[in-house]
Amino acid sequence: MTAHISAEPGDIAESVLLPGDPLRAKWIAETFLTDAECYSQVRNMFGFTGTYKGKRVSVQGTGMGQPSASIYTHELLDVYGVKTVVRVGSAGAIHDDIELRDVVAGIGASTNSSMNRIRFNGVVDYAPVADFGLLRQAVDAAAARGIDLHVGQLYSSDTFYTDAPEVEAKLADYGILAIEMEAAAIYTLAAKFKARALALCTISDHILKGTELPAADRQESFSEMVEIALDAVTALAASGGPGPVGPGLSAARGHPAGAAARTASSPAPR
Ligand SMILES: O=P(O)(O)O[C@H]1O[C@H](CO)[C@@H](O)[C@H]1O
Ligand SMILES: O=c1cc[nH]c(=O)[nH]1
Repeated sequence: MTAHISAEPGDIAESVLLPGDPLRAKWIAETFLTDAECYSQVRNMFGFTGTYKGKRVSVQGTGMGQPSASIYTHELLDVYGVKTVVRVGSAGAIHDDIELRDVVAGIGASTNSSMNRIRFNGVVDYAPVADFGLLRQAVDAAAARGIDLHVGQLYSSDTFYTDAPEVEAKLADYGILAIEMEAAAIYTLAAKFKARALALCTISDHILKGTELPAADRQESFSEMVEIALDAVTALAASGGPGPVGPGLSAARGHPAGAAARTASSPAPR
């Protein structure tokens, strides 16, 4: 039991879906998981564990914004032994080729949050990125279902209502696909705890086109995204994961000898 999750050790699966909305967590558990049981209702931030295609999976609400999402992600990774997290969120599109209800996978997440500036003593602009192996499973899962998954950068903003639309316009010019509020923190914490993370978002608002879905749809209609997430985590588990290091990660992280050689004889390129 932690300050914010009332589960006992073992109640939570190694793979966890993370919607911001706790009622989306309930809908996912009731709609997609078999024998789902609620393990926590602290602050009404529901968490459930059940099975999907025979594999244990949990789903935990995170609330809105990086401080709230960081609390749940930290406790899951640090205390409950969670190895894989997939955010299943909503987002606002800032790209002309993306439509309402499309699904975006965040290969990375830029942010205006101060959380990583605080974490790295104000001297590093850390680049939070998705786990490559998990992203690859999501891309394959979407293709197998005939879903057009957009892969690109998200922007994790500390504001939902911005006073600086020109910043969002510039981010669009620099290739950001959509705006949400949690992915950067989740990616950073997964790196810290040697876990895998991916953020999938369904487009609920189109910021350029001025269109939006009703609130009820954000809570209970994002089936394609949830199915991609569940297929990805179960495929990863079946392929030998979840593990701390994804395929394609650097020699320095995957092979200690490589890291030592680089340190001893040739400084890392800057
Ligand atoms: O629908 P969720 O997952 O909460 O995600 C998005 O919706 C909330 C804002 O309405 C923020 O949390 C944002 O990231
Ligand atoms: O525009 C949007 C839609 C969902 N979530 C956000 O953070 N922004």
